[in-house]
Amino acid sequence: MRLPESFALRMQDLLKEEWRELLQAWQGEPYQGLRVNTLKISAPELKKRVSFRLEPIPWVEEGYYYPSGERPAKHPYYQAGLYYLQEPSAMAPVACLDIKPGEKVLDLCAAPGGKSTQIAAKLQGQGLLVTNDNNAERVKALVWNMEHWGATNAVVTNETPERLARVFSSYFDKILVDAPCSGEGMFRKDPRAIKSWENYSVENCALLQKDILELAASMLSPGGRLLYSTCTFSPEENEGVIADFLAKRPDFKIAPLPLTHGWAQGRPEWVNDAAGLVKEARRLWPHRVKGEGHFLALLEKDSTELLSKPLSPVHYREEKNLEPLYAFMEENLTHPLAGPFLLQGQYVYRIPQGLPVMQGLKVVRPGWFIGVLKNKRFEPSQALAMGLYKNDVQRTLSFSLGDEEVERYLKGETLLVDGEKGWTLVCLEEFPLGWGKQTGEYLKNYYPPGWRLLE
Ligand SMILES: C[S@@+](CC[C@H](N)C(=O)[O-])C[C@H]1O[C@@H](n2cnc3c(N)ncnc32)[C@H](O)[C@@H]1O
Repeated sequence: MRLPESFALRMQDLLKEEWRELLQAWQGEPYQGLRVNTLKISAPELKKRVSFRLEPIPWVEEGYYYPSGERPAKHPYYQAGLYYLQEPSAMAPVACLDIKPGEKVLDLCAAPGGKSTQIAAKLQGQGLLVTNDNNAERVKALVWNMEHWGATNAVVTNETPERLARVFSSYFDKILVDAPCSGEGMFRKDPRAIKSWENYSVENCALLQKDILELAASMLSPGGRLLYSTCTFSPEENEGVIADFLAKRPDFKIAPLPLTHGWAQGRPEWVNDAAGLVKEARRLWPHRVKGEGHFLALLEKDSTELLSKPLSPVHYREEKNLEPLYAFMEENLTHPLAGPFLLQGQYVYRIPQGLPVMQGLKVVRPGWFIGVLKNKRFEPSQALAMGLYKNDVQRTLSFSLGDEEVERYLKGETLLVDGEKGWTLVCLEEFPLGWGKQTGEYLKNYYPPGWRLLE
């Protein structure tokens, strides 16, 4: 690994004798992590079912290391959305935010969605997740990951923090700011990070981070908690941003985070934080933990601030046009989904309970995308299949791990199986993969082209 010279000199100066340890740690292979989708399966149950070795990541109950020779993205359980592949230290921020089912959570810089999938699992389908990224291209991956994960209460937006803050004043119980950063923690894992570090200055990143954090803070409800994280080491983007924020916002305090698992304290002396407040932040160093490194700071807003006027929820009208959806649910589900439903053009969504009006915002998914109205018929979406459980659907077709039909289905092939006519949920064991339509003699494949395995 050829480090940028100015980075190496700077870190050597800051870390002193520890710099050697960091260089030494970087000689090894990057650690690979997998986080279990607890919307679908418990972590111990998944561990039992896979053939490769999983070793617990100490700071995330549902996170494991897997050996570098394994390819879990090629396993059909991955297609079934049973886990997300994520760098182990990147699992720490959400673990520190202590999210409870029913809370209103914002993930402000969310694409491609690793941490949002973790938040969705913590919410267990209750409450609201607004997951946002300002980059329209990256939002596509965010949408895919949320749908693949089976999130049913997520709203995906493609907005700037300024515009979001105009709508969501003092609204969220928890906010994650996983800030865009100079990415020094990615140097080993992704050599392109070195190139992009040379193009983005640490100072510019810090200015952007300060703006984003300030706007995020205005969206937090009184008593709410905000987790600021980066995957970089520079003091300016970490302790510097937090010290600057705390100096400007006496209504916030920094909350302590665990000092276990090899996590280290923040370094006030690197940013002239005389009060030493940023000590309560945490640094995950590659020479202290099995991970690429992260910075974490947990901020808590005073509970004395007056709540701003509550946002009015989206008004739900029973839509006549939705009759095909009701007919579909009657014919194919074991119990109808509870609304509210929203029809936008042909697209039908189930919106999270109490969702506020998001006037003027670029909303890419106003909720769970459940299907399309076509010629007065309802066609279920892939996202519906991924968010349902096998016992929610009347006709199902289950394959075992190793059945060749699994791969054929995932490649988009028609399956020669007979069965009762109608929409059928195709599953791997008890986990939905997608839809098929049974004709009586064969199953027409509705696995979406963009999701299919290539030859
Ligand atoms: C570190 S990445 C987020 C990774 C993500 N949290 C995950 O776990 O998959 C930072 C993201 O911030 C986005 N971003 C950059 N500037 C932003 C801004 N002003 N507002 C919101 N998002 C921004 C980038 O597009 C990028 O996707």
